[in-house]
Amino acid sequence: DKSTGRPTKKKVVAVVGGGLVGALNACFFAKRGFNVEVFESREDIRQAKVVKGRSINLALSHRGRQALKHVGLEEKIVSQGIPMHARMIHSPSGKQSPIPYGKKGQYILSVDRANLNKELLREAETYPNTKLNFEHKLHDWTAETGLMTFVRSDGSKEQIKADLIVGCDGAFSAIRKQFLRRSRFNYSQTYIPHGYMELTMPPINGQFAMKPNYLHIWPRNTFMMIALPNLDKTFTCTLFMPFEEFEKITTGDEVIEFFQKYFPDTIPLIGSDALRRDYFRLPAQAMVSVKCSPYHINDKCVLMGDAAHAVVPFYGQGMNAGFEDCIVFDEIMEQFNEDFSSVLPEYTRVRVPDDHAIADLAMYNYIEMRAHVNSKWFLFRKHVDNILHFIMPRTIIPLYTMVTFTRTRYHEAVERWHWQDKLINHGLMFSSAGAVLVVSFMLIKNPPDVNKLIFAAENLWNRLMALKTSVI
Ligand SMILES: Cc1cc2nc3c(=O)[nH]c(=O)nc-3n(C[C@H](O)[C@H](O)[C@H](O)COP(=O)(O)OP(=O)(O)OC[C@H]3O[C@@H](n4cnc5c(N)ncnc54)[C@H](O)[C@@H]3O)c2cc1C
Ligand SMILES: COc1ccc2c(c1)CN(c1nc(C(=O)N(C)c3cc(Cl)c(F)cc3C(=O)O)c(Cl)s1)C2
Repeated sequence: DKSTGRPTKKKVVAVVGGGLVGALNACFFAKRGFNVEVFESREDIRQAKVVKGRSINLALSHRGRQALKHVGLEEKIVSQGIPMHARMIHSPSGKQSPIPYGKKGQYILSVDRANLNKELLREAETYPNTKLNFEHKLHDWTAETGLMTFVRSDGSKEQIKADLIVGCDGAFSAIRKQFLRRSRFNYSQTYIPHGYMELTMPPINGQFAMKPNYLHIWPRNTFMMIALPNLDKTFTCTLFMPFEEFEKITTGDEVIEFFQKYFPDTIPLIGSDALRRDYFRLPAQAMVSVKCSPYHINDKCVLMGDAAHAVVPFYGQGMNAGFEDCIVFDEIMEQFNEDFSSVLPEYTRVRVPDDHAIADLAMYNYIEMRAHVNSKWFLFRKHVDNILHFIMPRTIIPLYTMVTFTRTRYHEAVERWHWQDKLINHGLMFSSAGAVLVVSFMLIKNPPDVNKLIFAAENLWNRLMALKTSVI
């Protein structure tokens, strides 16, 4: 410091939550030389016995990869992931139709959640200025002093003070509880009526049961199933369905009957005995969407990841958005020379609009998919996206491309999408008006069989209307 000329003792940053975002954040702060203390309520998952076949996987895309790249983990995580170059749409008749995500290099990765968490914790621990404290559950804390009380697995309490508290304790954050008591803190949460259940699709004769480098989707309006590949050649299938539908299925026969009706091609692949058993292993899980602001309190505390913005998974962006939180915060730390009193308000100002935008997008896509996305519609929409993008690559960029393959700010991607939507609608109007003029001119010239023409015009009109509402 100025007076003694000695280097100031680096500040203590407490990261509450050692999940995906907390563990990554520990690396970002440790890299800057802070003394980092991570407090995680669960036991050290690196020592926990691996529960076979219970691997939940996630789609890692550009935003998340950029964050991992910043801490030197991108190659390692990518090498342990499985590339998915396209979606594979399964129709009720079992027909499979691939739709590429984009050009050659544009793919997303299926990564195992537990393995990713372990790699991030291991990396955090390589920094000498980082300490991981497991089985420490945050019980209470005060913003004024930055004093936190943790309860340990033996019931004892431990009080810790930190210069900065980073709340990465997930959708049901204990850190956020203190925010809720303060005036001018905005908060909303929405549980959607759908739940999700994970089922495992085993390998057949040691090989993947389906093509591995695809995100498999069975879009059935109200119901949907998706499947992501795992390194052990299994697929983790996630069934999305309203809770009331889950509750209607109470016997093994009813499970088979349901799958026979909606996902017949998966019965021989998952196995009917496994279906009968695994369907009742765990109840369907709930999905909540949380939005709040501001993300900070003074220069003392900041929320990141699901603690700040839990999103429904219908864009595969929750973790990617949380990882991007870490990059954005770090960029602002650089910009304001690590002065927390400037960094924290700026982080709220910059990041809230984007995290709210992805929360809204994911919810919008959920409602879209539930309302009218079956396999035909999904195929049609994505093909329209890709055709328009092919015709006007710099003008029409599909929304999912901006979200998944660029770091375009989420709120700017939404604005651009609305602009494109208007452009296409106007384009459609003009082209259909033009078509009507040409056709009527031809009619006057040589009137053909009117009935045939009316049928053709009606068909054209219906397709145009579908096109109009299609580019999402
Ligand atoms: C079905 C489903 C599918 C998904 N698919 C994708 C996908 O494909 N791609 C994607 O990017 N995202 C996906 N997500 C979202 C992703 O799982 C989350 O966004 C991500 O896990 C958020 O990470 P986090 O570290 O913020 O929170 P969490 O992963 O929830 O970690 C929070 C951590 O804090 C700990 N903790 C909680 N309370 C306390 C406390 N009081 N004291 C101490 N520690 C505490 C918890 O034990 C946990 O380790 C999906 C989510 C679901 C539900
Ligand atoms: C582990 O559990 C889960 C649960 C849901 C998801 C993921 C993993 C991964 N997800 C991805 N979604 C997109 C996307 O942008 N959109 C619009 C899509 C949205 C839905 Cl719902 C869908 F089924 C396909 C696409 C698609 O385009 O392929 C990606 Cl790109 S990856 C959703």
